[in-house]
Amino acid sequence: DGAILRTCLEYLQKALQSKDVNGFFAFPVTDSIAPGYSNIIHTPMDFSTMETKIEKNDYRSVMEYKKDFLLMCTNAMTYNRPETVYYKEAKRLVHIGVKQLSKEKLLTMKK
Ligand SMILES: NC(=O)c1ccc2nc(N)sc2c1
Repeated sequence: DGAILRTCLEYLQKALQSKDVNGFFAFPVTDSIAPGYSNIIHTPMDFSTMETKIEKNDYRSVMEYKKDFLLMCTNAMTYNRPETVYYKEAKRLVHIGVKQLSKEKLLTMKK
């Protein structure tokens, strides 16, 4: 009934979003704060969208959730220049996320 997966994803989302201390990834990026964003990024993703997908049971696995998480981070590393805080935080989130969502780590959690 998806309740177990949903609980897992809510736990992972909380752990990952807590690392986004500046809230750069909390909500969809608008063209007003990021000029030309929608011309450069064609598949936007952010934590609030992921939260909605969790609640709607849109994710069928943790790996599907991880895909959206990495999309969110890579979007930021595509649009923003490497010297920006946005790029730097995205890069940091990728490392945290990959570790947090690694198969090994998830297996240890399952036991
Ligand atoms: N997630 C992002 O790529 C992002 C977030 C916030 C933000 N604010 C700006 N002035 S550019 C920008 C980019």
